[in-house]
Amino acid sequence: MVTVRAPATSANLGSGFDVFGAALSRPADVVTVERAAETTIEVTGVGAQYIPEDPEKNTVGAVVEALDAPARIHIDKGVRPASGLGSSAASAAGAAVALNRLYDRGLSREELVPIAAEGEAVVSGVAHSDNVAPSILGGFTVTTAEGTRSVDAAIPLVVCLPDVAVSTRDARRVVPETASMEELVETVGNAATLAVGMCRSDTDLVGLGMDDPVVTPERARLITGYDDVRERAFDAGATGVTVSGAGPAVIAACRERDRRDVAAEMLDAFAEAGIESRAYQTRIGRGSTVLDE
Ligand SMILES: Nc1ncnc2c1ncn2[C@@H]1O[C@H](COP(=O)(O)OP(=O)(O)O)[C@@H](O)[C@H]1O
Ligand SMILES: N[C@@H](CCOP(=O)(O)O)C(=O)O
Repeated sequence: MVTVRAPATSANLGSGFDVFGAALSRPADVVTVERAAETTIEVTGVGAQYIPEDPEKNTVGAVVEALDAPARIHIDKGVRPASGLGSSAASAAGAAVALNRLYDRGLSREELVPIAAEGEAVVSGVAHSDNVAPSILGGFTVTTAEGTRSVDAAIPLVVCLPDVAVSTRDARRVVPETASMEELVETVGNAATLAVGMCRSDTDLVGLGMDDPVVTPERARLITGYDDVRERAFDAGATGVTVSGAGPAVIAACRERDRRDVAAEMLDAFAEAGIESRAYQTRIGRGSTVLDE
């Protein structure tokens, strides 16, 4: 038996659509696997009632197939589904790390990234790796067709999750098909600024680089209260604010000393828009961790 804690993640970080990702120190899923002749999946925890246990429909089932590793699997969800916090990815990442260990497949963490991403194709139609990469490797990750690079970064974060669901599949439908040269230049500049900020653990640069003129404005329209939440977070000291993944969670980078105020303002702003929400005071954290074997 192997048990793995796989963290929530925030993909895109504004300027890095389908490329950037960051592991969050909390929340997390806990995935336990045991050898079995046939695969079964049991799901408990946050939002478990919305998650299919059929291996064909659960992200974990695709990982079992890819690793040829049938197992009895228990997923204890700490990451709410349809959150923008890589819920579907956390389970897939945890299963990939756990099954690799259980069956002694000997794959490196980098090699497990495309395998876990197969699970994302099951739910969103696209095997995007920007959530599974940080959930497996930890830190800030850059994923391209050539592979994944990661760096550790000490960046305090607030993630505010409103009590509404946005599926990644739906939120991908609003992504524009084209961008102008001006938008491209702005996006490259912001993405590069963010990457430099991560390498230096510089919260100001990371925040500055989170702006995105192409995808985020379209996604923000799907989140009631977004503009006020963003503005209030900045007023409380956030250095950057954007949609987390496909939403509805909103992520803010800030200094440690401002984190509590930023969280309080974001919660208040959602409440004023008539939406209950939950704020996680978190930071960029480690990847999947083996808890027990
Ligand atoms: N192990 C899993 N954990 C979470 N969601 C899952 C899992 N397997 C399948 N799903 C489905 O994936 C969808 C949520 O994924 P997605 O829309 O990408 O949201 P998120 O941003 O939270 O990952 C839901 O429809 C859920 O039922
Ligand atoms: N790059 C993807 C990321 C989706 O993240 P999720 O946490 O919302 O699943 C996208 O923006 O569609």
